[in-house]
Amino acid sequence: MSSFTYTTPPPFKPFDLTLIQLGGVGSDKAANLQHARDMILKAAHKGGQDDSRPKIIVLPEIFNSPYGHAYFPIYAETIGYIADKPYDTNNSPSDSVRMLSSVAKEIGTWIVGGSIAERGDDGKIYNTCELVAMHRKVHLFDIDIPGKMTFKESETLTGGSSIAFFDTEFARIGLGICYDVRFPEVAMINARKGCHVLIYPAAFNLTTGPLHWKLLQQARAVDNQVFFSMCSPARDTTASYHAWGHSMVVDPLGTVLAEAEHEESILHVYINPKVFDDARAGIPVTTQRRFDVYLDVSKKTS
Ligand SMILES: NC(=O)CC(=O)C(=O)O
Repeated sequence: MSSFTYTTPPPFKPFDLTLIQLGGVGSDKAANLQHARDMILKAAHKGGQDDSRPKIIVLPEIFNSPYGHAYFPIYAETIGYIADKPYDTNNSPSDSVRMLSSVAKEIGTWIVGGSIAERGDDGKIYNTCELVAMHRKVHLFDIDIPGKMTFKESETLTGGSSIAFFDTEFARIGLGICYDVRFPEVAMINARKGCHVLIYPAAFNLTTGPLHWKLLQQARAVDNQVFFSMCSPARDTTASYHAWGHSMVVDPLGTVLAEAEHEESILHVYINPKVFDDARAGIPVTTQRRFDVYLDVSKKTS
């Protein structure tokens, strides 16, 4: 038997979650980072409920470069994170991490730094969400829908092998990246570990976006009774990969609280823990699981 124990999550308090559906990403990485920084500052000063500051700002998947095999090896950065070791984001070798770290301090806000191509200590390239916690995309986007969408991330990227969450003063936040949403175990593991909100930087496309973008977020929100959110890049029809956009936040009952269109935009969403508590009290599936019949997937990971 596993000796796994869950740590106690922080109390869930109301907060403002902000998604930046970032546009204008081109080949100049320094310009991309400057634009992301400007948008973070804009988002921080616009305010959410009662004109308060956002508590968490989220960027999209691969926010510092175009999305595609031609770009991952060229734009990949070493982050300098080693599991279970203190992580000095100020002195990270990564330009993207240093930018995110300095702007987070400047505005006093948590940032889920979308994802970037990361060159690991092993020389492999990962699709990594970083700042206080680091999540390497576990499930690589390898699909083939003839004539519509063929992509094989595994040509240049390696899948991660752990699932991350982090604690703030107002909630426990679980991470995943894009294609990870299609694997219910990732969300379920974090939800079973006490996450209140699951955030996935993501970049669906014009084939899979209309099919599954909303459905999958509602499914993961309802089957785990958590808030669920995916943050996409804005659509750029001159790029080789056309992102779906439609960044979204769904509540634990499956209600879409906010949805962007496909152009660059900022969404401010009030996260109300009462909806979470009421959903779990009214439909108490979180206490009705039958681990005598099937396994608790959260006990399979450290
Ligand atoms: N881009 C992805 O990782 C995933 C995606 O587009 C999909 O699952 O559809």
